[in-house]
Amino acid sequence: MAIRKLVKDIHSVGVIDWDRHLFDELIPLPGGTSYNAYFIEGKEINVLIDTVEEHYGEKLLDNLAELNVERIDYVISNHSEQDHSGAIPAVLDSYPEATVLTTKKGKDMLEKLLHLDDDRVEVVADGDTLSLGDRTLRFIETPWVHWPETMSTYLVEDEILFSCDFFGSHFATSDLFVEDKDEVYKAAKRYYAQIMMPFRKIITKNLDKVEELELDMIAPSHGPVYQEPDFIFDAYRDWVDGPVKPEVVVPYISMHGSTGELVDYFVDSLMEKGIKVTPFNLRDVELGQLAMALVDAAVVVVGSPTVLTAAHPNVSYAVSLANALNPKVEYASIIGSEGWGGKMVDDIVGSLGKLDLELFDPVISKGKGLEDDFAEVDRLVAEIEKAIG
Ligand SMILES: Cc1cc2nc3c(=O)[nH]c(=O)nc-3n(C[C@H](O)[C@H](O)[C@H](O)COP(=O)(O)O)c2cc1C
Repeated sequence: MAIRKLVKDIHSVGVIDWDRHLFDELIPLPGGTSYNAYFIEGKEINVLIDTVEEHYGEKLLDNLAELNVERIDYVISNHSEQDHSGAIPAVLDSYPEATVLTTKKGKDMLEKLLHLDDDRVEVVADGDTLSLGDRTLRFIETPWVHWPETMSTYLVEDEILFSCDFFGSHFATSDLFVEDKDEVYKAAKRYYAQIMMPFRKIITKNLDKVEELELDMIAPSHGPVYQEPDFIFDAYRDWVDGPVKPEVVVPYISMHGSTGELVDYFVDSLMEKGIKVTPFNLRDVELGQLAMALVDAAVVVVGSPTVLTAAHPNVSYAVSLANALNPKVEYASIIGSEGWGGKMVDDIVGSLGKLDLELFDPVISKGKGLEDDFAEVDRLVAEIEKAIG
């Protein structure tokens, strides 16, 4: 059982998934995760805020039974994604009086994804309120964190924001509240990098909207609850809107060592200049680390040999991921090697098309790098130093 009390009559009743290490069959979760659901016992109305993955539905129902919950009037669905909505059908079966409240888009999505009956789902609009008798919930549309239908639910009297994925962290912990700030900061940054960063422009607007609220706590749907909302607000402001940092990220791979030699020289040269640089060998890197580094970096330099006229497949994958994640990065270049020719550079530049980048001339050797190639790396280092040093 993972029932934990936030404040009087409000309990966290979700499930901690200690063993989950991959999300969407794509995103590594080294610290596991949790699917947080919150039960509020009002004087007149009881609500459940979000649920859990479908296969954890029984655990959620057990938690509710353990709390002696006999009636749920409303299930509030802040986000239709299955890790939060998957157990809604099981809850509706067990609590036949319950109605789901969600946004207009949320209703449409829940009906499509979970085949919920139309008459079990009601729509709430931005600013609508629901009185629980002694407490009031206000629904706040916060779209695109990280799907189009998302909202947050604000408990007015207790000043708690139930933000679902917004401000979340994939972090399995028995701590209900943030205890180890460093750990949570890293987990929340990883979560932001992988899930939220593609939407950072609209996240700015959502931050403005929820920052106007009086807040005592933020209770997300993954990871621990924030008792110091400014801790995560400040982090989000920095990640979303803050200036890029003078850091260089170098995702690279090398089959026969030629690109590797140039990249090593490049990394050492930047270090000699006192510029922070992080190489990521794409042979076996955990891509979440790369995503996190891209949150702050001003420069990305991609290293690749030419393979079958294009970039190495691992590079193509990492570069298209970086492009989709939409980091703030401002400058880019390529270091690579080829045997006879191809379109590796065009391939990489094309894959970064979404980003608003200034490109420094690439450095491409024929086979193993020669003196001239290393001189070209010096030129690239000087350009980077001039831009960010
Ligand atoms: C499977 C394979 C495919 C390759 N295809 C190309 C190619 O299309 N065009 C080219 O110029 N070189 C091609 N090469 C040669 C490499 O790009 C070249 O050896 C380069 O120097 C390797 O860089 P590295 O030492 O960093 O792996 C290919 C090499 C391999 C192993």
